[in-house]
Amino acid sequence: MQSCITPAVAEHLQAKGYAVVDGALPPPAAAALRSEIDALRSADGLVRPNCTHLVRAGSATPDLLPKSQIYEAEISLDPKARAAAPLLASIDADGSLGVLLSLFLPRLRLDAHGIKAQFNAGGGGAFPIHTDSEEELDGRKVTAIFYLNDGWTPDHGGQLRLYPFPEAPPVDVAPLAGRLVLFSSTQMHHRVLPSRAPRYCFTAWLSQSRGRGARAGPPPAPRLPPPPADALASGDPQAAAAARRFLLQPGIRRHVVKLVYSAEWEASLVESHPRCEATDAALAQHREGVAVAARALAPYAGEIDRLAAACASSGSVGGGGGGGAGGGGAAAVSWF
Ligand SMILES: O=C(O)CCC(=O)C(=O)O
Ligand SMILES: [Fe+2]
Repeated sequence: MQSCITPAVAEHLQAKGYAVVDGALPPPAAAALRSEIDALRSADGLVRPNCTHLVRAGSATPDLLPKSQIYEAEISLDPKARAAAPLLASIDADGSLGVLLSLFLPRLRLDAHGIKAQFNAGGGGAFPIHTDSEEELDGRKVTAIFYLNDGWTPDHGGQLRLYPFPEAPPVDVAPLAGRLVLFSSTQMHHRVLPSRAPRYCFTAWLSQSRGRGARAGPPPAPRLPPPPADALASGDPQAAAAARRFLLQPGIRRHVVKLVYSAEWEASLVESHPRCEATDAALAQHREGVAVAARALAPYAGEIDRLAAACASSGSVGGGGGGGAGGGGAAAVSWF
């Protein structure tokens, strides 16, 4: 499994924010892991519905909004699950994925991980657009998903859609057995398209537990100031370049992505959850977030439109792995 992390894979991950590796697991291992997830499902209490966390103003704890059809088992946190799933337990005991990535990408000091197994029952099970973490929220840096679906065909759906905005159009990745997808946990927005067939995978979130906080590591980069609106309005190319740098720094880019993909984001929330009061609250919160971002970023609307135009069409990863089509040619995103 570790042999799938080559310098080329690490380079793609660093440059594009994601990488796709086929044949990371041999077919018998993928089949055995599928059986282990079935064993977890038939055991009592090891598998739970996956929930979207909805943080509401004035409430200390997030509301949990269960996704339709999606079930998860904690592997790293649950000794009973490890006893029922020895192959997943052995993968959990093996830290080499993070060690190898850190070797090729020394900026990442991945020294911890958490593993979850996931079963999507089909019938339209989906994930809304999200990132897995945020800077300073927890130490998660790289998401590594291993797909286990033998005989997948496009009519099954359930592709992972990545949004490497604005460097490339959205990329759809088929959840083929043996395929590994790596991406930035904090910067890469993604969703799962509705799955019309049972879908199996497991995820390792690779984290950096040391060097966070004041004691070690460089301080976070200062926020770039926005360029003056009048320079931008006068068409000054330097102001336009400064605006792009401003828009693509991590804390701002997440609002830009929400604006650019606001309609698709809203549709993904509807597709992923049952129609209920909590889903309506999530939709209202999304619309409010879009409205606030639109007001705050109004002086840069033209620059955002130009970035979005470069990302208008969708790419896909078929059988061979590799990357999406390039687009944009804009200021680079710091994926890690
Ligand atoms: O199932 C997938 O392909 C992705 C799941 C996901 O985004 C998550 O667990 O955070
Ligand atoms: Fe995710």
